[in-house]
Amino acid sequence: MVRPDRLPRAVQRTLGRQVTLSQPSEAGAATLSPPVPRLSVESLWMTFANNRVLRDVAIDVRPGEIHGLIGQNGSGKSTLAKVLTGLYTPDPGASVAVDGVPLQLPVRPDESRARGVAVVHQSLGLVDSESVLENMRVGRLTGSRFLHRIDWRRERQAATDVFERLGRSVPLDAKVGTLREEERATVAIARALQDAHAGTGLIIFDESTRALGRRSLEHFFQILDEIVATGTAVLLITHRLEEIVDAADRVTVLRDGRVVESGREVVGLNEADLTALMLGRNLDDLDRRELPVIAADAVPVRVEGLTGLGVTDVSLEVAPGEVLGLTGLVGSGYEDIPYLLSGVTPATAGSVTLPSGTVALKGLSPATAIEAGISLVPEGREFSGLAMNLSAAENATFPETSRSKRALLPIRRGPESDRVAEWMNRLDVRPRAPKALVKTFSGGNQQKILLAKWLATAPMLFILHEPTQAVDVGARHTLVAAIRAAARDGRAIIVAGSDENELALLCDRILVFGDGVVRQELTGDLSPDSIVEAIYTNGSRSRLRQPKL
Ligand SMILES: Nc1ncnc2c1ncn2[C@@H]1O[C@H](COP(=O)(O)OP(=O)(O)OP(=O)(O)O)[C@@H](O)[C@H]1O
Repeated sequence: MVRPDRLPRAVQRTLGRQVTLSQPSEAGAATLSPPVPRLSVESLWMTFANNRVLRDVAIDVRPGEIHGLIGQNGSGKSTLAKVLTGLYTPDPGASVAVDGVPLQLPVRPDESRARGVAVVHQSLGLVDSESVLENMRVGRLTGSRFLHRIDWRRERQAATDVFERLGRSVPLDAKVGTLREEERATVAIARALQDAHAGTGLIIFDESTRALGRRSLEHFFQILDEIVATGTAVLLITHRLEEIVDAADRVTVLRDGRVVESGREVVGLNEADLTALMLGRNLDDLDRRELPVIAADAVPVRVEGLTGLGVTDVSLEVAPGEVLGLTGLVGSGYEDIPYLLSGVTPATAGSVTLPSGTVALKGLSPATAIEAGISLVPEGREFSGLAMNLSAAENATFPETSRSKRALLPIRRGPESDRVAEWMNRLDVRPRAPKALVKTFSGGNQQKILLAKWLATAPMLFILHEPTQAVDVGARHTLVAAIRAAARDGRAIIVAGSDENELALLCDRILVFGDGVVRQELTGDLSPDSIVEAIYTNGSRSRLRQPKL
């Protein structure tokens, strides 16, 4: 029998409504039977062809809690979310119940939604060619009773209300494909919020926070707090372990498809503890960022007078061997620079000078940029970085085989696949299956393939946008080491990012943007706190969720 004051804070919050009080005991204290879980999964196995991905998984998520689900890339987290929403059919014998009511398996998406299960999948599940409003309201449109027409005024209001609750404004008529990654994430999160049933069911967030900047993240957790206060539960899948430590009540850990830690109370755990639970070992400290190795006679890559969407007259230098960070608030311009420098977004003025010569940025095409030695690893791998229906090998060698001069030569498959195998090894891509289609790899492993694809081009100027988004803590080590090794090999590297932890690990120097221009240069001690402070001018990182007792 559990005493009420010993219950986790999430259950305490929902006492009275969720917990059945039985007859007073002799001591006069109320006794409790545990609340019916919002979600209860048992004996869940999942096999793709011969690949067993989930093994006897069980999880229960209690009313009013934020339940973290963590595990290395490929450990099965997204697969579990997809089984729960009917995208995948589990092996026979599993049971899934929401609020005590068993769901038929495979789960029918409409039934799961009717039972109050809302989800934001890792790929966000948005239709790029449709507007924000259509994406928000698809499948939820209501007709006017008399005219049998969709009442768009009401639909707009419903969508606006949810964005207001999120503290964000996203243009309702914009095509989703034109939005930045943070706005796309906001649309997907808003859509799930409008589906949630206050006081019942649960919302699953699968890596939904990966594109959110710090302020949006803090706001996101305030909203989660409001949601769980009603008794609705949240299953939070994330690689940002800070989110688990700060905000989750309990955590379940998957390793190679098995639950190795089930519903562990988070109080008292730190990020190192969670890392050890995930990996089954402690992670060696990432070597303190060594000083950049810049040859005395190294000629820096020089960008001059760059002007275009989001930035005005920006000049900067980055030396071979150096990693330069670019950051700022969303919309400050730093996130436009990768695309302007690589010809993806047209610049109106400016030039970049590389050892091979000066290239005008106005009219630069992506092919000319690659030819000149400029490579870009874009954000949002599903949309701009990888061809999901090609194999890992085809993706990884595409930039090489598509270079105009080489395109005239026959493609030599032997050396090509050796090089791919080598890169997959170096970046620890799992499974080591060059011929498998990219869409069958887990999110973090797709990120590694994307990096391998561009590292293989040995660029002079290597530009990365949010390179470690959605990778696990171990993979982040691998990617950071690979990027720093590319710098040691003499590449000039620019990393545009909003994650202060990533920037602190990777960069030798950081430029902070505001209103399309460089506002501040950070050198020396690049701690995450100093970076956040510079971005928000005297801002600081507050806890994502205040502990409640
Ligand atoms: N459609 C599919 N066909 C074949 N294998 C798949 C498919 N979807 C996932 N897998 C495999 O299932 C395993 C688990 O993948 P899953 O996406 O669930 O991992 P994850 O824990 O969410 O990883 P990440 O943190 O990288 O997103 C991986 O080995 C992946 O390659």
